[in-house]
Amino acid sequence: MVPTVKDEQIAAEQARVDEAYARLEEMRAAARRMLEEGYRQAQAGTKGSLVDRDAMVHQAAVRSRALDVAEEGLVFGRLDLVGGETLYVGRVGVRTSEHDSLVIDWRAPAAEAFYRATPEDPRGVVRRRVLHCRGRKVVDLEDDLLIPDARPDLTSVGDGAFLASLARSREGVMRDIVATIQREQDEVIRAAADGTVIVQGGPGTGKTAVALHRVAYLLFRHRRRFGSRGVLIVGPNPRFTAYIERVLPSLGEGGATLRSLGDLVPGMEAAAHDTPDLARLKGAPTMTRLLRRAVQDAPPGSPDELRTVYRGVVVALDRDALDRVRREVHRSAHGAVNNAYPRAADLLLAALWERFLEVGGLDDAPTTRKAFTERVRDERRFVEFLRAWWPVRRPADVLRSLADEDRLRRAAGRTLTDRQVKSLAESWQGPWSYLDIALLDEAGAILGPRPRPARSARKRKAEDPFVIDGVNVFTGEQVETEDDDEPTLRELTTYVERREQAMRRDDEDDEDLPVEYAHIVVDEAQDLSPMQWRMLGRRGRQATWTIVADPAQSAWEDSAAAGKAMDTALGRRPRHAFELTTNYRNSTEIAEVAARVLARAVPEARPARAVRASGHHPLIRHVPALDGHVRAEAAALADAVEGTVGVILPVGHAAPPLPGLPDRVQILDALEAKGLEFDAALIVEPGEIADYSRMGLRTLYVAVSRATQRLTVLTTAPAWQALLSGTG
Ligand SMILES: Nc1ncnc2c1ncn2[C@@H]1O[C@H](COP(=O)(O)OP(=O)(O)OP(=O)(O)O)[C@@H](O)[C@H]1O
Repeated sequence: MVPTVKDEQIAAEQARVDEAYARLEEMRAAARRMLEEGYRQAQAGTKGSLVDRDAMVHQAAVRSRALDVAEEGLVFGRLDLVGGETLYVGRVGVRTSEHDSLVIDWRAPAAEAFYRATPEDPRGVVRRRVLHCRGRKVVDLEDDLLIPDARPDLTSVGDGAFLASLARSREGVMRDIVATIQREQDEVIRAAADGTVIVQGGPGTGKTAVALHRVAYLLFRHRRRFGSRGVLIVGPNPRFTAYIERVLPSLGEGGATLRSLGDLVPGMEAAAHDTPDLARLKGAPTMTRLLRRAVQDAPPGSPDELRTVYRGVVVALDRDALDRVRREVHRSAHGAVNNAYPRAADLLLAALWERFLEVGGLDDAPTTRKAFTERVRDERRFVEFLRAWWPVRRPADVLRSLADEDRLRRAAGRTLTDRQVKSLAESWQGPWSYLDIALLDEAGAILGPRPRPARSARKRKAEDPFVIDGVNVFTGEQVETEDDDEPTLRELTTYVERREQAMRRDDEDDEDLPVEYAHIVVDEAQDLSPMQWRMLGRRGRQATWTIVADPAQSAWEDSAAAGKAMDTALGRRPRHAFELTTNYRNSTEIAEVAARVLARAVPEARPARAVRASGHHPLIRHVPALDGHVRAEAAALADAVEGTVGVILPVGHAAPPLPGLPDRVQILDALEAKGLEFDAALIVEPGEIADYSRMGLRTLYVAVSRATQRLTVLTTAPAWQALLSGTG
């Protein structure tokens, strides 16, 4: 067969790609040698060079990791410029041994034109070429001529591979999009790092993908500021975080912290969803006051009389007197309740002294306040009273205490009806819900850190990561270490390892205080309650933010309260708003059905523009009863697509048995489907999804916009069939 122009072009690109891989191998070998050398020096244990060596090992480790991920799709783009220059764009920067550039990192300034150039604004780019590789082999090319006549020597090949890449089947985890980032998306990814970026857009416009690529960009361009635990990414639930967890590592960035709203607070995990009524209550900003009052109430089991005998005189404080003291301690204890026991002791002693004077103690035997205080303070009876009356409390103790209706009523004042008190109290007897996590965090902020014995200065010094074998490698100072510390210190050979160890120790120490981040990404932000915004705000007091939201998919109805809480969390930094307008997920046929739901849910909203027709029309079926239809339709979809199938049920709907279907068929409810994507989706009973809450229509909009290729809807209500198929 005679080679086509495209074959020739592919062969030419292959030569260049081979060269890049060969060089990548050399760079990897060098990084490996550096790591080995660092470890060798560690074994030799020459103290003077420890810091150099540590820096070397750290750099080599980071480099090595970045080079490893570049194995897949190392080079994916080429730019031919007006002046005759050629640039290759890839996952990492690759230079020749003479330091000439072979491939530039996609995040480098010079790569921007790859994503931004258009025929209207070509930025000196004559031809943009996307290289499709399988492993190390170039299999296809796709060209865009931006200035058609500028370079007659350049040929142009390709036939819409970009759209083809959108139609490929999904394996259940999100992938990176470095090779095909679009201009409007690139503007978000490379937006200034100084302030807050707010990205809006319909389902499938790449909001999540863009936010993750922005993190990779920020880490690349501002590593000192955002590196080492500086970035937090928050998604709605663990299913979602599992879905996106591979994207950043595949971009060579493993350093960001990924959490869901259900597991953001260490030691707590959400295991339940609240009903819409409960969610409305638990998410509202009034919960802040309620929790403050709950903390200020006497803890369960707290004694209501303090009695002591001094010089034969009985001195006692009754319930009212004790409550007055408690209120007084709380007046200054906000945010440090758990550490306010010394103040509680002082005020109790002062109240006892006054009582002593009142009951005529002075007439009996002259005494001074100082002597009185010193005696009573050290009495076992007093110490035990204090421990029970002002105990150290954990956030969970506070919330569990509100499972008692009387306590809850006292804390709520007039803000809750009797029915609301009953249902809240009942819910706090059970497992924690997603919204409870934010309440636990709020309670934690009111309680403040728990008191802990101060570590000795000697021990602190020994835990310094720069202390090794009892010597501070910076100052040369000898530091005595305690025996039991030595083995761990000896085992740690690099700065990185010792730093990590020290950080773990800090984490354990400060588990009552939220970790703060330099940048926070909030995905599906339209669903956050005010209390959840407060929880995030505590983690980003100095942070810049990337907020990703689609109001039309919101499950949180009080958007005004949420907006206010968001404003407080984000602070006064400058904001940059972006809108993404192209739907890369849904086929045009599926997007049409989604648009019908959107027209109902949010009549004023405009749907994003879908770009890919599949030729497959959604199947909207009315059946008299669901019976075996769910299994049959799920099986048909599994036959029709290679990848994932989502069976999306109304919340609380019993999961039908789906015997004999492959693992790639997953069952989930409409709220869990948020942010996810499937090759095919089967929506069961759209009417029930829509009726679930006041925001039910928006949840249905989420459900019908999950599929890339095929959509089937099963309903027992003829009206819903008519509505979704556009005949009603
Ligand atoms: N430029 C692109 N090139 C290739 N694929 C893309 C591009 N942009 C987005 N996609 C793909 O489109 C799909 C939808 O992206 P993503 O999940 O980020 O959208 P979203 O706006 O967050 O959607 P939702 O609002 O439903 O959560 C993903 O599979 C993503 O990889």
